[in-house]
Amino acid sequence: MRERVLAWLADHVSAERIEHILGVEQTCLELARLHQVNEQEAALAGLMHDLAKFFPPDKLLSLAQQHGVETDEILTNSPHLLHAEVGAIVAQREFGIENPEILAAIRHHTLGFPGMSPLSCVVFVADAIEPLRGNTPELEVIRLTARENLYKAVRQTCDYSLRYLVSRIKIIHPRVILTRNWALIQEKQFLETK
Ligand SMILES: Nc1ncnc2c1ncn2[C@@H]1O[C@H](COP(=O)(O)OP(=O)(O)O)[C@@H](O)[C@H]1O
Repeated sequence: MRERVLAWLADHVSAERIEHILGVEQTCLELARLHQVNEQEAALAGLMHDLAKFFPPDKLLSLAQQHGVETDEILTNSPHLLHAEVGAIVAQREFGIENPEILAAIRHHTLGFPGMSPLSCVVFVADAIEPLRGNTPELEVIRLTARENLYKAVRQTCDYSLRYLVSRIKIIHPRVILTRNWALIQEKQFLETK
C-alpha cells in the first residue's frame, strides 16, 4: 500500500510536498507510539493526508459536491480548504480505504473537528510540527507539548493557525475555533486526571 501511495503522490503533488508528507508520516508514528494510538493507522493517515493538496479549485468543488460533502460560504470561496475532505474521498476511491478513523483523520487535518478521535488529533498536530515546518520557538513549544498532552497540542496548533491567519488578514473558517474550544476543555480534563 505504502509504495502504491508514494507512486501516486509522485504524479500528483510536488517533490517538496512529498518531503512534508514523509515528515508527517514519521511524526504520526512517533506521536501514535507515545499516546497509545494505532501506529499503522496513524502512519497511513499521515501518508494520505495531502492526497488532494494540488487539485485545482474546480476539481475540489466538483468532487466535494459529487460526494455530498457539506460546504458553506467560506469553503466554496476558498476551495483549497476542501483538499482535506477531498483527500479522504481519494483515499477511499483510489486506495480502497474504508477505515472510518483513517478517513476522518484525513478529513479533519486542516480545521480539526470538535470531538475528533486521538488518531485525528495525532494527524492534525503532526501536520503542523513535522520537522520541515521549521524551528520557530512557537513550533518548538508545540513539539514539546505534543509528547505530554495531545489535546493541549491540538489547542496550541489551533492558536498557532489562528495567529497566522489574523496576522495575514485572512478569512478564518470558524471550525478551527470550535476545535480549539473543545481541545481546551480536554486539555484541562487530562491534567485533572493525571
Ligand atoms: N481556519 C482556517 N480558515 C481559513 N484558512 C485556513 C484555516 N486553517 C488553515 N487555513 C489555510 O488552509 C491552507 C492549508 O492548511 P493546512 O492543511 O494546515 O496546510 P497543509 O496542507 O500545508 O498541511 C493554508 O493556506 C492555511 O493558511
